Amino acid sequence: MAGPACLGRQDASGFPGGQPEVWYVGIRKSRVEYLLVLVFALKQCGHANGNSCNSGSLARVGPNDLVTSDPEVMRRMLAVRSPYRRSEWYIGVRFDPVQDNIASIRDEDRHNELRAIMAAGYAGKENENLEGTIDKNIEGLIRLIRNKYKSTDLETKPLDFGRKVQYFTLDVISDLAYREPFGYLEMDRDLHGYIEEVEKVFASALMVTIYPWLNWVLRLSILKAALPSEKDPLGLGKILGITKNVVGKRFGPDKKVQRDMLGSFIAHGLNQKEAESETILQIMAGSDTTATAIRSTFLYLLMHPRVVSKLRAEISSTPISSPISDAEARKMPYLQAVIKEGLRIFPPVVGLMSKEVPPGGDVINGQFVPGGTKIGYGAYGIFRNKDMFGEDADAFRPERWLEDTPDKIKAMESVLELIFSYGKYQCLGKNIAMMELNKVFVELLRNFDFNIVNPLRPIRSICHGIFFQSEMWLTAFEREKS
Ligand code: HEM
Repeated sequence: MAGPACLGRQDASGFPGGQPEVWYVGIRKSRVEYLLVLVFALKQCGHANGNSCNSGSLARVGPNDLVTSDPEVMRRMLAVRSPYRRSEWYIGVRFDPVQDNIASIRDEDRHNELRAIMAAGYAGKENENLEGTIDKNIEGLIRLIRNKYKSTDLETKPLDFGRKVQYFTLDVISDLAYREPFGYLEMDRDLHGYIEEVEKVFASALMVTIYPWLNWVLRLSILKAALPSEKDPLGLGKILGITKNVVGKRFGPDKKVQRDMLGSFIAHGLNQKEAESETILQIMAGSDTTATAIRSTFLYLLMHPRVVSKLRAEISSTPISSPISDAEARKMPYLQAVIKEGLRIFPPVVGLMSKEVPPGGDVINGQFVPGGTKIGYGAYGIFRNKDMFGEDADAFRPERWLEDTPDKIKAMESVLELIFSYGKYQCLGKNIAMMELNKVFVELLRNFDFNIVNPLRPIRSICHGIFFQSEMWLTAFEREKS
């Protein structure tokens, strides 16, 4: 393994570049405790069928848990016809302990059906003006920075870029989902206390991914009061309430029919309860992930003025619209290289997402792995692999995507694909996320010059499998449009 898998939390305050402090199963461990956990894990390995715990790309991290840094093993597990299944890890991905969603469901047939039902909505085929919706919210982000946080030579007005970007992704996804943007950018605050609460919810969800039996504890009626409820005035419960209300209007005798993602899901057969669950999932899956990709890539950009200069040169030498169109962005090679490098160096989703070896077992790199073993995703090992990405794989260098032979670049791209998973589990929101990324850096950089307020601690970044990032304080200075 070329790097640590995110088993629990990492406090990446030393980000980027620093070695993250590792948390195990959601409980913070001191370095001594962590060593004990490692010794225990290694001891367990020694007991396993007398075999070593390390078989090339496989590392054993728990009695029944492996992690892989091998893209081929990942593809084999995720392929459309693969006999591997989602493991119990996915029970922790339920937002309601008794209701599955597409990202948590372990019944393969139903999962396939749900993908077929929702594919058109996610692809934007039945969504009026998908690109225009993203443009409108990009304009909202630029307007917020310009009207409220523009610094000058006489006065600086720092903005927490970490939060503003999340307001942007939350507004985009709610606007696409049911044509009612939450309005975070306009109000410029965590309107429902949602962002703060989701961070806590994910910390607990991570515990359930490791100890699935906790799901049964959460089902106990005595604990129900502690779970988010649509009657809550704030937090995730408030978003549940808003979503239930919107979904409710789409069912019943006076139902409202609309050409948005929710409309598409319903037209293809989701019932009311499923539509509620999938819409909440869509908001959670589509906001933090894309916000992390934007924040991390932008931070790497700001720390690499050489790259910003080259990107700006490409922006000013290319005839582009305002905001830039998705089609125009796709034709800008350096921009595309920056986006790929940003995703590679800081993968936005690093949870184990373990899959289960089929009952007969499997042979991986010559090693027999018994049926029922869980194999997780070792994101850092995959994307920082020096054989694949070069000796400087730990560095942010977009040129690596432009300078190699076409075959080598193709091979790197096929590894990078795993950022959005692959095959039967591939992210359904990939094209939406990529459209946001294609636009946002160009629009930020053509409008403003940014500075990092505290270069010694540029961001607060907490990992619960996905990242929660804030306190990315920047100053923004107006620049002449290119
Ligand atoms: C850079 C941004 C994003 C990244 C890196 C990302 C990554 C992923 C990954 C790795 C998975 C697979 C999980 C698994 O194997 O179980 C996934 C699934 C999913 N993502 Fe994304 N995602 C992003 C943005 C989005 C957006 C914007 C949306 C919604 C509009 C979205 C909706 C989904 C859904 C619905 C699934 C479940 C697919 C299934 O189970 O079949 N994602 N995503």
